[in-house]
Amino acid sequence: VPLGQRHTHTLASFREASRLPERRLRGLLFPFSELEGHLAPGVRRGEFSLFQPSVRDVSRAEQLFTPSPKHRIDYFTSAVRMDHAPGMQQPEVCFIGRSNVGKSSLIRALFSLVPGLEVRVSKTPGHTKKLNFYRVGKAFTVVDMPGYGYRAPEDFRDMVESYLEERTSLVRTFLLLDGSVGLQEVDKIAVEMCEELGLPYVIVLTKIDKGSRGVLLRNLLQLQEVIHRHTGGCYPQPFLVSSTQFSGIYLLRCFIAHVTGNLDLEMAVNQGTPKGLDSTSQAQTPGSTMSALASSSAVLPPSCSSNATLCSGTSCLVPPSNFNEILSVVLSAVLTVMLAMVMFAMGCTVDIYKLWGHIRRPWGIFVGFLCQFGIMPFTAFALSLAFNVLPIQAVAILIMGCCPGGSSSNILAYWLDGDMDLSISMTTCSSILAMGMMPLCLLIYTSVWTSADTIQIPYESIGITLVSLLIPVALGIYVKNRWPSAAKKILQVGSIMGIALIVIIAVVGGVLYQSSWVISPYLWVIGAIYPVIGFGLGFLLARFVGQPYYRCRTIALETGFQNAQLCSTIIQLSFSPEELEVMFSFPLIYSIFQLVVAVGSVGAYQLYKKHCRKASPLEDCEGAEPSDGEEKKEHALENGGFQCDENGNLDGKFTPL
Ligand SMILES: Nc1nc2c(ncn2[C@@H]2O[C@H](COP(=O)(O)OP(=O)(O)OP(=O)(O)O)[C@@H](O)[C@H]2O)c(=O)[nH]1
Ligand SMILES: [Mg+2]
Repeated sequence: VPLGQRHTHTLASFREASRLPERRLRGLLFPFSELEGHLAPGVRRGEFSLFQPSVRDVSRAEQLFTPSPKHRIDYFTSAVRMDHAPGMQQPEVCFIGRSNVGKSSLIRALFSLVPGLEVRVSKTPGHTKKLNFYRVGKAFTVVDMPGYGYRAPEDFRDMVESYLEERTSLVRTFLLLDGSVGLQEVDKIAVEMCEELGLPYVIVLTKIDKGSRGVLLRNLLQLQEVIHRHTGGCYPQPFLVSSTQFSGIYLLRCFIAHVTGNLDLEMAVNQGTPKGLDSTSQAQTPGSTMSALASSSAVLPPSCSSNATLCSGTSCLVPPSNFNEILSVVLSAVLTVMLAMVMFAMGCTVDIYKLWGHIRRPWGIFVGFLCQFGIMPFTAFALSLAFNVLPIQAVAILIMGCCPGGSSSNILAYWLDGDMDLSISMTTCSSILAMGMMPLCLLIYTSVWTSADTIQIPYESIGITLVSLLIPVALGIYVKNRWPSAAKKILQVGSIMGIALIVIIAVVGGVLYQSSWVISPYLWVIGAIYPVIGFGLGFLLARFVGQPYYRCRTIALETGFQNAQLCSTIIQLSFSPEELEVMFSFPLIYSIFQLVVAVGSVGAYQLYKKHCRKASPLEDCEGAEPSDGEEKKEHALENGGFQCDENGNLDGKFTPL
């Protein structure tokens, strides 16, 4: 057999590939690991590594794809109609996709260890015209199909649809999409078909070697959204493959062996101690799930096998650690619950009548609005021009400036004896208005640097922010009106918890995202002065229009404090990884400095309150006094009562001594 003489590709076998440097090997085995470092924090990573076999599993799967006299792998037959399809007992997997997407190439790569087997591929779309059945011993069958779309065979529907519908031995359908172009309209039809037929199917992105990483990552994230939102039968993890480079082929072999019932996976034993990490892993973000690949010198074969990881050749692989991932899931769950509780406590400060007052005569809200969507975006614009940053960084700064206020501002407003009703109504209103104002501001300002339609605003995450803000606050308001004394206790606990929450978020964020600390010094400077300018201008404007001090403090906080989470989501959705590299850290820097400045002022204010104002039982009085400037302090000491009065908050509770 002349074809039998043909040499197999060196990378066809995982055993051979194991001789490669570890980093290269890791990329071939788990192609997603190459992309992961470029993912912004906050993207759901877990879905990309659901199927994480051990190295031993991968090797055992490879045996199944290696022919032997007892285990023959060959082309069996072709069929143009369903009733020509051979009746076979063994489980079957099939590959569907657009014509030219690389179905035949993928099958060829999967069978690259079979010397005599020929799978025809072609540059011309519509090459495969029949259902081609390949037999893998008695283990399973693989079916290559004609493609849909351009130059599809005329009887495609009859052939493929009836096959998918009627084939009882079909255990998994692999739907192939071209990684360099992403999900196309015809592909959506294919997805719908799989959904309607109720098939269990898996999406494979092909040709990942083609085109830039940025494009691939964007296509992948878009696909992740579609799978997440619109599919029921689709396996959440898309597989990434390059049939020419052999990336992802070993993993797919293992997956096929597994779903056809030929391979029980051993439990992936978590060996991923940080000690096992060598210098090659440094490029990865700390949040990486693919973090543990032991260096070749670290573990020797005997100890390897006893630890349920397999040594292949000279180097040894340790199953990827999912510790970080679990940690971040737990953490975000804990934080979400805590935040809801804190917002509930904050709701306990809100007086429904005063809140209604703010809404009926929204003067304070209006001032806040001017600050939020007037001062902040303009400052961002001015700073970007002044420091002459890269266009893409300017866009990041502007997005930050256009974001609505975050809920931490409510907690801090409480500690600054601000006007809680105003604070909460401002956060709510600015989040609602953000839906319209953000696109508008971005349109106005970013047109200098980029076209505004590249920026995607995630209306859902604004919505989520709103819901997670409004529901607990509404509950709090209810409790306060129903059981005022209970509300007081809740508030005591909640306010302390709030500060703890802010500190935890800051520390955890700083540690988890260390990698983004390295960044252009200009951005550091801007990140440091921008919140200060925001707080300052907000305060001044509020004061200018004659708001009392405690409200000025509130408005200042609401102005300077931005929803940094939202900003990073927007940036992540809108830009490619290459672009993200120079801009992603900005929201982090900003949030660090906004916290430092705000927590600093809270500390100063609390100290001042303790030491200079012991005489007055002001704790309950929102309109306590100003916190800035020596003269004002004195003024406040003398006129503390007066300021409260101005706000009509006193209710006879306040008796200056
Ligand atoms: N760069 C790159 N090219 C690929 C890859 N896989 C397939 N191709 C190319 O894509 C073209 C089409 O490949 P086929 O495997 O014939 O595509 P198909 O999906 O079987 O197409 P039809 O049989 O016409 O439906 C060929 O020119 C391949 O060389 C890949 O992983 N990387
Ligand atoms: Mg083909």
